[in-house]
Amino acid sequence: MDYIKYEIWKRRSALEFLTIALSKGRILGETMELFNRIKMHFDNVSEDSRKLVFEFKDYDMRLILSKPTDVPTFVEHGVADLGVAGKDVLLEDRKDVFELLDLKLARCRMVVAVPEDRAPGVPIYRVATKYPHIAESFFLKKAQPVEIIKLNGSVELGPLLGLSDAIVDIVATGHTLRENHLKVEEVICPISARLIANQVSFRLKSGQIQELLGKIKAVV
Ligand SMILES: Nc1ncnc2c1ncn2[C@@H]1O[C@H](COP(=O)(O)OP(=O)(O)OP(=O)(O)O)[C@@H](O)[C@H]1O
Ligand SMILES: O=P(O)(O)OC[C@H]1O[C@H](OP(=O)(O)OP(=O)(O)O)[C@H](O)[C@@H]1O
Repeated sequence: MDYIKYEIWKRRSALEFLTIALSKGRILGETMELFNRIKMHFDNVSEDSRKLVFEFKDYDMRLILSKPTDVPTFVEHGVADLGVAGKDVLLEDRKDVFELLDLKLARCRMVVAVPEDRAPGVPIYRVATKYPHIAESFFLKKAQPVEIIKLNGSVELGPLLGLSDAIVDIVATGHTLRENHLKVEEVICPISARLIANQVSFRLKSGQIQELLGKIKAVV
Protein backbone atom coordinates (compact mmCIF):
# COMPACT_ATOMS: atom_id res chain seq x y z
CA MET A 1 0.00 0.00 0.00
CA ASP A 2 1.52 3.36 -0.92
CA TYR A 3 1.63 6.22 1.58
CA ILE A 4 -1.47 8.15 0.34
CA LYS A 5 -3.61 5.01 0.20
CA TYR A 6 -2.40 4.10 3.68
CA GLU A 7 -3.33 7.55 5.05
CA ILE A 8 -6.80 7.33 3.47
CA TRP A 9 -7.30 3.83 4.90
CA LYS A 10 -6.21 5.02 8.34
CA ARG A 11 -8.54 8.03 8.42
CA ARG A 12 -11.51 6.18 6.92
CA SER A 13 -11.09 3.34 9.42
CA ALA A 14 -10.98 5.78 12.31
CA LEU A 15 -14.25 7.39 11.21
CA GLU A 16 -16.20 4.38 10.05
CA PHE A 17 -15.15 1.82 12.61
CA LEU A 18 -15.69 1.73 16.32
CA THR A 19 -12.18 1.10 17.57
CA ILE A 20 -11.82 -0.82 20.84
CA ALA A 21 -8.51 -1.18 22.67
CA LEU A 22 -8.28 -4.51 24.44
CA SER A 23 -5.81 -5.50 27.15
CA LYS A 24 -3.55 -8.37 26.20
CA GLY A 25 -2.91 -10.92 28.93
CA ARG A 26 -5.33 -11.99 31.63
CA ILE A 27 -8.31 -9.87 30.60
CA LEU A 28 -8.30 -10.82 26.92
CA GLY A 29 -9.82 -14.31 27.20
CA GLU A 30 -12.67 -13.12 29.42
CA THR A 31 -13.29 -10.11 27.15
CA MET A 32 -13.62 -12.35 24.09
CA GLU A 33 -16.03 -14.59 26.04
CA LEU A 34 -18.10 -11.50 26.85
CA PHE A 35 -18.29 -10.61 23.14
CA ASN A 36 -19.29 -14.19 22.36
CA ARG A 37 -22.15 -13.84 24.85
CA ILE A 38 -23.52 -10.90 22.86
CA LYS A 39 -23.11 -12.94 19.65
CA MET A 40 -20.09 -11.03 18.38
CA HIS A 41 -17.47 -13.47 17.22
CA PHE A 42 -14.03 -12.05 16.56
CA ASP A 43 -12.12 -14.88 14.98
CA ASN A 44 -8.33 -14.96 15.17
CA VAL A 45 -8.05 -12.23 17.83
CA SER A 46 -5.38 -13.77 19.98
CA GLU A 47 -2.17 -12.59 21.49
CA ASP A 48 -0.47 -15.63 20.03
CA SER A 49 -0.66 -13.77 16.74
CA ARG A 50 1.77 -10.89 16.23
CA LYS A 51 -1.03 -8.92 14.55
CA LEU A 52 -2.21 -5.96 16.66
CA VAL A 53 -5.10 -4.46 14.65
CA PHE A 54 -8.10 -6.54 13.57
CA GLU A 55 -10.91 -5.16 11.37
CA PHE A 56 -14.38 -6.68 11.34
CA LYS A 57 -16.42 -5.07 8.57
CA ASP A 58 -19.56 -7.04 9.52
CA TYR A 59 -19.66 -5.23 12.86
CA ASP A 60 -18.01 -1.96 11.73
CA MET A 61 -15.50 -2.59 14.44
CA ARG A 62 -11.76 -2.59 14.81
CA LEU A 63 -10.02 -4.25 17.74
CA ILE A 64 -6.53 -3.35 18.84
CA LEU A 65 -4.42 -5.37 21.25
CA SER A 66 -2.27 -3.40 23.65
CA LYS A 67 -0.47 -3.77 26.95
CA PRO A 68 -3.05 -3.41 29.77
CA THR A 69 -1.44 -0.23 31.10
CA ASP A 70 -1.55 1.43 27.66
CA VAL A 71 -5.29 0.97 27.03
CA PRO A 72 -6.36 4.22 28.79
CA THR A 73 -3.65 6.12 26.87
CA PHE A 74 -5.00 5.01 23.48
CA VAL A 75 -8.53 5.89 24.61
CA GLU A 76 -7.60 9.27 26.11
CA HIS A 77 -5.88 10.27 22.86
CA GLY A 78 -8.88 9.16 20.79
CA VAL A 79 -7.07 6.61 18.63
CA ALA A 80 -9.39 4.10 20.29
CA ASP A 81 -13.04 5.03 20.95
CA LEU A 82 -13.51 2.44 23.67
CA GLY A 83 -11.25 0.32 25.81
CA VAL A 84 -11.29 -2.49 28.31
CA ALA A 85 -8.99 -1.78 31.22
CA GLY A 86 -8.54 -2.91 34.82
CA LYS A 87 -9.76 -0.53 37.52
CA ASP A 88 -6.25 -0.77 39.00
CA VAL A 89 -4.80 0.81 35.85
CA LEU A 90 -7.51 3.50 35.84
CA LEU A 91 -6.93 4.40 39.49
CA GLU A 92 -3.18 4.46 39.03
CA ASP A 93 -2.95 6.47 35.81
CA ARG A 94 -6.05 8.69 36.16
CA LYS A 95 -6.43 9.33 32.43
CA ASP A 96 -9.16 11.63 31.16
CA VAL A 97 -11.62 9.00 29.95
CA PHE A 98 -15.25 8.12 30.71
CA GLU A 99 -15.75 4.95 32.71
CA LEU A 100 -18.93 3.48 31.21
CA LEU A 101 -19.45 0.11 32.78
CA ASP A 102 -18.09 -2.41 35.28
CA LEU A 103 -17.64 -5.52 33.14
CA LYS A 104 -17.12 -7.66 36.25
CA LEU A 105 -14.20 -9.46 34.58
CA ALA A 106 -10.75 -10.19 36.01
CA ARG A 107 -12.07 -9.60 39.52
CA CYS A 108 -9.53 -9.25 42.30
CA ARG A 109 -8.70 -6.92 45.20
CA MET A 110 -6.10 -4.24 45.76
CA VAL A 111 -4.59 -4.88 49.18
CA VAL A 112 -1.85 -4.04 51.62
CA ALA A 113 0.02 -7.26 52.45
CA VAL A 114 2.65 -7.91 55.09
CA PRO A 115 4.75 -10.89 56.21
CA GLU A 116 2.67 -13.65 57.88
CA ASP A 117 4.69 -13.45 61.08
CA ARG A 118 4.52 -9.70 61.45
CA ALA A 119 3.11 -8.73 64.86
CA PRO A 120 -0.04 -6.59 64.84
CA GLY A 121 0.43 -2.86 65.19
CA VAL A 122 4.06 -2.75 63.98
CA PRO A 123 4.27 0.40 61.82
CA ILE A 124 4.86 0.20 58.07
CA TYR A 125 7.69 2.43 56.85
CA ARG A 126 8.41 1.15 53.35
CA VAL A 127 5.98 -0.16 50.74
CA ALA A 128 6.90 -1.88 47.47
CA THR A 129 4.33 -1.66 44.69
CA LYS A 130 3.55 -1.49 40.97
CA TYR A 131 0.92 1.10 41.96
CA PRO A 132 2.71 4.09 43.58
CA HIS A 133 -0.23 6.52 43.20
CA ILE A 134 -2.78 4.12 44.67
CA ALA A 135 -0.42 3.32 47.55
CA GLU A 136 0.42 6.98 48.13
CA SER A 137 -3.18 8.13 48.31
CA PHE A 138 -4.16 5.19 50.52
CA PHE A 139 -1.49 5.95 53.13
CA LEU A 140 -2.03 9.71 52.78
CA LYS A 141 -5.72 9.28 53.69
CA LYS A 142 -4.62 7.40 56.81
CA ALA A 143 -2.10 10.20 57.54
CA GLN A 144 0.58 7.50 57.65
CA PRO A 145 3.88 8.66 56.09
CA VAL A 146 5.55 5.84 54.12
CA GLU A 147 8.31 5.53 51.56
CA ILE A 148 6.99 4.04 48.34
CA ILE A 149 9.31 1.88 46.28
CA LYS A 150 8.16 1.33 42.71
CA LEU A 151 8.64 -2.16 41.26
CA ASN A 152 7.38 -3.42 37.91
CA GLY A 153 6.31 -6.90 39.00
CA SER A 154 6.98 -9.71 41.48
CA VAL A 155 6.46 -7.14 44.22
CA GLU A 156 6.14 -9.94 46.78
CA LEU A 157 9.95 -9.95 46.68
CA GLY A 158 9.93 -6.62 48.58
CA PRO A 159 9.26 -8.01 52.09
CA LEU A 160 11.00 -11.32 51.30
CA LEU A 161 14.29 -9.56 50.60
CA GLY A 162 13.90 -6.89 53.26
CA LEU A 163 13.39 -4.12 50.69
CA SER A 164 10.03 -3.16 52.21
CA ASP A 165 7.79 -3.87 55.22
CA ALA A 166 4.69 -4.27 53.09
CA ILE A 167 3.38 -4.36 49.53
CA VAL A 168 0.38 -2.83 47.80
CA ASP A 169 -0.71 -5.26 45.12
CA ILE A 170 -3.50 -7.24 43.55
CA VAL A 171 -4.74 -10.43 45.16
CA ALA A 172 -7.05 -12.84 43.38
CA THR A 173 -6.76 -16.43 44.64
CA GLY A 174 -4.24 -15.51 47.36
CA HIS A 175 -1.90 -18.19 46.04
CA THR A 176 1.04 -15.82 45.40
CA LEU A 177 0.78 -14.32 48.89
CA ARG A 178 0.68 -17.77 50.53
CA GLU A 179 3.62 -19.03 48.47
CA ASN A 180 5.65 -16.06 49.69
CA HIS A 181 4.55 -16.14 53.35
CA LEU A 182 2.57 -12.92 53.19
CA LYS A 183 -0.95 -12.10 54.42
CA VAL A 184 -3.53 -9.44 53.68
CA GLU A 185 -3.37 -6.62 56.21
CA GLU A 186 -5.99 -4.34 54.67
CA VAL A 187 -8.19 -4.32 51.57
CA ILE A 188 -7.91 -1.04 49.65
CA CYS A 189 -10.65 -1.66 47.07
CA PRO A 190 -12.21 -4.25 44.78
CA ILE A 191 -10.84 -4.35 41.21
CA SER A 192 -12.43 -5.50 37.94
CA ALA A 193 -12.22 -4.65 34.25
CA ARG A 194 -14.11 -1.57 33.08
CA LEU A 195 -15.39 -0.40 29.71
CA ILE A 196 -14.00 3.09 29.10
CA ALA A 197 -14.67 5.64 26.36
CA ASN A 198 -12.93 8.58 24.76
CA GLN A 199 -14.87 11.69 25.74
CA VAL A 200 -15.27 12.97 22.16
CA SER A 201 -16.08 9.57 20.66
CA PHE A 202 -18.72 9.11 23.34
CA ARG A 203 -20.62 12.01 21.78
CA LEU A 204 -19.63 11.64 18.10
CA LYS A 205 -20.26 7.90 17.94
CA SER A 206 -23.01 7.80 20.54
CA GLY A 207 -25.32 5.66 18.37
CA GLN A 208 -22.77 2.87 17.91
CA ILE A 209 -21.53 3.12 21.49
CA GLN A 210 -24.97 3.08 23.10
CA GLU A 211 -26.01 0.09 20.98
CA LEU A 212 -22.96 -1.89 22.06
CA LEU A 213 -23.31 -0.73 25.67
CA GLY A 214 -26.93 -1.90 25.76
CA LYS A 215 -25.96 -5.35 24.53
CA ILE A 216 -23.10 -5.68 27.02
CA LYS A 217 -25.22 -4.40 29.94
CA ALA A 218 -27.73 -7.13 29.24
CA VAL A 219 -25.14 -9.87 29.86
CA VAL A 220 -22.87 -8.62 32.65
N1 LIG B 1 -4.10 -12.33 39.61
C1 LIG B 1 -5.04 -11.68 38.98
N2 LIG B 1 -6.27 -12.17 38.89
C2 LIG B 1 -7.24 -11.51 38.24
N3 LIG B 1 -7.07 -10.32 37.63
C3 LIG B 1 -5.87 -9.80 37.68
C4 LIG B 1 -4.79 -10.44 38.34
N4 LIG B 1 -3.70 -9.70 38.18
C5 LIG B 1 -4.09 -8.65 37.45
N5 LIG B 1 -5.39 -8.69 37.16
C6 LIG B 1 -6.18 -7.73 36.37
O1 LIG B 1 -5.88 -7.98 35.01
C7 LIG B 1 -5.26 -6.84 34.41
C8 LIG B 1 -4.19 -7.29 33.48
O2 LIG B 1 -3.24 -8.02 34.19
P1 LIG B 1 -2.06 -8.79 33.46
O3 LIG B 1 -1.42 -9.63 34.51
O4 LIG B 1 -2.58 -9.43 32.23
O5 LIG B 1 -1.13 -7.65 32.98
P2 LIG B 1 -0.11 -6.78 33.79
O6 LIG B 1 0.66 -7.66 34.73
O7 LIG B 1 -0.85 -5.64 34.44
O8 LIG B 1 0.76 -6.19 32.63
P3 LIG B 1 2.11 -6.75 32.05
O9 LIG B 1 2.26 -8.18 32.54
O10 LIG B 1 1.90 -6.65 30.57
O11 LIG B 1 3.11 -5.80 32.60
C9 LIG B 1 -4.77 -5.99 35.59
O12 LIG B 1 -4.73 -4.64 35.24
C10 LIG B 1 -5.81 -6.29 36.66
O13 LIG B 1 -6.95 -5.48 36.48
O1 LIG C 1 -3.71 -13.97 44.23
P1 LIG C 1 -3.14 -14.58 42.99
O2 LIG C 1 -4.19 -15.34 42.22
O3 LIG C 1 -1.92 -15.40 43.25
O4 LIG C 1 -2.74 -13.39 42.00
C1 LIG C 1 -1.99 -12.32 42.46
C2 LIG C 1 -0.77 -12.09 41.62
O5 LIG C 1 -1.16 -11.78 40.27
C3 LIG C 1 -0.51 -10.59 39.88
O6 LIG C 1 0.78 -10.85 39.41
P2 LIG C 1 1.13 -11.20 37.91
O7 LIG C 1 0.85 -12.65 37.68
O8 LIG C 1 0.44 -10.25 36.98
O9 LIG C 1 2.68 -11.02 37.86
P3 LIG C 1 3.56 -9.77 38.28
O10 LIG C 1 3.96 -10.06 39.70
O11 LIG C 1 4.73 -9.83 37.37
O12 LIG C 1 2.78 -8.50 38.16
C4 LIG C 1 -0.36 -9.81 41.18
O13 LIG C 1 0.64 -8.81 41.07
C5 LIG C 1 -0.03 -10.89 42.17
O14 LIG C 1 1.37 -11.14 42.23
